[in-house]
Amino acid sequence: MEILIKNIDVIYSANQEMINNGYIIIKDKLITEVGSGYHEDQEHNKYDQVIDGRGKIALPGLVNCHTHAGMTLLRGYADDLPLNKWLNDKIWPYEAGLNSDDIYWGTMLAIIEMIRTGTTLFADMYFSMDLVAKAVQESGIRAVLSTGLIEANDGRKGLIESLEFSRKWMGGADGRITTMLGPHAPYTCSEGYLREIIDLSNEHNLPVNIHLAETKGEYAEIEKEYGLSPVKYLNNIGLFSRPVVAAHCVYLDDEDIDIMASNQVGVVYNPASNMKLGSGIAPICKMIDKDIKVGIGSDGVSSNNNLDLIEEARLGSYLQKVDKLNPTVMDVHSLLKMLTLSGSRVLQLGDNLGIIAQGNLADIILVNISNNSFYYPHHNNLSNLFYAGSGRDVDTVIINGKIVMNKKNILTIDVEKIYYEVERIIKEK
Ligand SMILES: CSC[C@H]1O[C@@H](n2cnc3c(O)ncnc32)[C@H](O)[C@@H]1O
Ligand SMILES: [Zn+2]
Repeated sequence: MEILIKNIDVIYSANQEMINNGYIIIKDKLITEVGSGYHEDQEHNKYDQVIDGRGKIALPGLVNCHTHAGMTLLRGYADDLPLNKWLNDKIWPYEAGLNSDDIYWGTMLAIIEMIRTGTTLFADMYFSMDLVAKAVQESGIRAVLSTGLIEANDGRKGLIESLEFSRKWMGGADGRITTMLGPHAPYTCSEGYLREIIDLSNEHNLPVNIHLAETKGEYAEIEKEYGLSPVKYLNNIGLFSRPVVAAHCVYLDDEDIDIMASNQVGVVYNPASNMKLGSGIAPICKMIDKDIKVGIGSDGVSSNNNLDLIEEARLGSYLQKVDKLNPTVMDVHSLLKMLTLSGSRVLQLGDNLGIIAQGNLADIILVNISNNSFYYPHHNNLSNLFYAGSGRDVDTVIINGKIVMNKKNILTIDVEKIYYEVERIIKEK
């Protein structure tokens, strides 16, 4: 399968290097050529597909480093509550009534929304992950999947099943799926349970995905129980000897940040969820200054309430600017990097994604900047995208070298069927 995208403006690197009116050639899963100007093969019939990029910009696909896709089923179900009350009184009781079929359809709904808004890779922690993997396989999206483990619910059996899942799906869906272990949080998994997970992570070479230092309440609980901050406690038990994806990281002192910087911890900034649940403001600028890898996540849609990463990045940028009383922090270049290359690095997928460059995996999105008021005038289309536009301006999505959305039509999913099934599930609850 060979695809040519011609007449396209390419924002191809994390430094926003730009090609005007260039071309991209994709062969099978890979980008084989990126260039400027006219390509001599442009008019030849050798391509299976030719996309005219006029009026569009090409960017690397966006990376959502932390979500719970199936939680689309809980959109609007529980709003305006703090994390503890939200989880204990509303979310966990509702989730207890969800079966794997429900999670499949909820995940499909999330995938529709992600593809529509330019996400090509997402990291998911939830239940019934075999069905989540099936949704990923069918839809053509890329994902890093982990079974969320809450010790009181899942116990030993959960550990074993989660390991089986991780081993079964590592490299699955034509290489689009990788896996991690997913202890939910330090307050839902005991020290002994976490130590078992660290051992499994070592033995089976699996990274760990965890919620960390999200609220003041969590900080106080862990400090009371272990006499340490959540980060120092996890460091003491050896978690950071493993590659870790840590979501939230709101409550960190300078020592915590130094510990994270000197280990392989990737941090996920979830600004909408942190604001909506009233959790706090993560010290993202300090972490970036210390060279910690930071990506962006939406968290589940019940605390967001959508999966649009462009909106997420805008919120995250404005939150840091007002927190620091400094408008220069988190500019559009750093937002692009966090949503692409840094996201890929946080998820342990390295530099083969996140840059439109020869030899990289072909995850590319095209955004409409023509006949779209948010992009006029064209002083700076990256600024227009992040500060004026939204993920809804995405027109075309290519993942692993396959066109998954063309002119806003998702080619891999029967969208109407998903809406129907989601409505049915909610009516039956
Ligand atoms: C065990 S699967 C994942 C589990 O996490 C819950 N969840 C969703 N958002 C958050 C959050 O911000 N902090 C902690 N836990 C969260 C989700 O509902 C699932 O039960
Ligand atoms: Zn979460």
